[in-house]
Amino acid sequence: MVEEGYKRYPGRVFRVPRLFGWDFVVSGSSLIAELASAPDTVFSILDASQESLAKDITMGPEAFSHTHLHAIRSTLTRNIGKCFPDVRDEIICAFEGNLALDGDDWKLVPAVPMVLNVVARTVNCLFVGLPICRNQQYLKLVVQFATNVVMGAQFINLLLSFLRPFFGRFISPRERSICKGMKHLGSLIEYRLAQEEALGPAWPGKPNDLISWLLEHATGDERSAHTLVSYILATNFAAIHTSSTAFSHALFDLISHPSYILPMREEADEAVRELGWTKAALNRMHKIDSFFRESQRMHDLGPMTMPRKIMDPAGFTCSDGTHLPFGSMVYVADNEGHFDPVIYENPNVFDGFRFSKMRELRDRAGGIFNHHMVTTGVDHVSFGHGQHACPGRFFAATKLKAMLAHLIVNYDIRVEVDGVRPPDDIFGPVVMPNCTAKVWFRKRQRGT
Ligand code: HEM
Repeated sequence: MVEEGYKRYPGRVFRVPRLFGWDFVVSGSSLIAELASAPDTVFSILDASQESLAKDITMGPEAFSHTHLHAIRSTLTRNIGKCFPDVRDEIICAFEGNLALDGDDWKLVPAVPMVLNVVARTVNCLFVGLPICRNQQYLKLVVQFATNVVMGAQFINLLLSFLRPFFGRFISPRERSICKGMKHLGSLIEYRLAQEEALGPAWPGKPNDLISWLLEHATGDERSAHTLVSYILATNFAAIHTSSTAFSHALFDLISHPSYILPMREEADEAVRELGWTKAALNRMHKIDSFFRESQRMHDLGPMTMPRKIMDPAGFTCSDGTHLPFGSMVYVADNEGHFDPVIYENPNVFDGFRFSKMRELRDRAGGIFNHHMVTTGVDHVSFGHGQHACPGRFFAATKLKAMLAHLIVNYDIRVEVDGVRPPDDIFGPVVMPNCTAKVWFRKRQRGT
């Protein structure tokens, strides 16, 4: 329906039905730029998540607050390079543990659950550190939290709005999940708070993780174990399923186009030989970067992205003259730019090195290349665009590229059925990688 909308009304706004009303969808670069640059008083992302996810009830008012976003956008991003050796160690152990290969034999492994576990361990290595990031009960909690929030919100939104704050609490997973989270993190956070109280914010031996980075920004009531656990659950909500979806799609693209394995393996081998397993080596892996960007271009989270709610009581009139009423929900048509033949040659064909080839051309012409995996634009909205573009994308890109490089350097990979990419699972407006597909793995045979 969204595809039909942007084909019938290119560069315009159109509407699609939902259960009790309509959603608006904008298409075309100038309208997308308008939405991406408008202030929160006009288009609000927080009120949109309140509307679709009952955010304040399911995740709490602190989730995605200024403190939360600031800790991710500035401190987490600044520390990616420093924390990279730990992230890399976790990637090695997580793949080893999940694949559990025996000798040199091939093994058929359900891909999505394996990727989900590796991602959850890897992100939590940065968020809460060892040994909690390997605790299976904790991992189950943070992985299921996202599903419980989405399901809980669906039920809460069926209630009349004035009943939601009271009855929503009984449906919401929030307090139950914080209570479970406190069992894993409570005493650790209390210890950190006590150390800061006694020795100041830069106490010797202070760990470099999300708990410390949140404490750097948190003030007043935010400095409690309860609120910090809530922040950590919300960060996992934003990080785990998005990253594991992106990696699973890239893995399915790789096995269905195996000719990409060798050039990416050679690129990774060479970078690592020269620079070791470092973030600097990852920055050299242009082909892997391009492969992910192409995979995201073709397989995003769904046809509608960047949800916003109209906050101005007078509504908003777009530059094409369409009036969007106060309180309505607006989205961006994701695939329009991603499959635009004016922007991308043969947009329906997977070309894993599309962006690295563009980078080479630009380099030769002495220009500045801006089609990195983390670069957002009106024609590439996998991480959103504008002031609310995903603040975790620098970490996401680093860990996803490190995971893929590790996989192709150390393992041979093969599709289950030759030439067949596992078909996506489609749930209404949400598109997910096939959750039952299996992939063959074996230890890399030297000489390949
Ligand atoms: C491949 C992985 C990821 C994808 C595809 C992704 C995608 C997105 C998208 C599409 C948005 C909405 C942007 C908008 O509406 O303009 C977003 C927002 C956000 N993401 Fe990500 N994300 C990923 C990983 C992460 C990670 C690892 C973190 C945390 C470390 C994170 C934290 C956030 C936060 C906090 C927001 C809300 C930003 C705001 O309200 O201003 N994401 N992400």
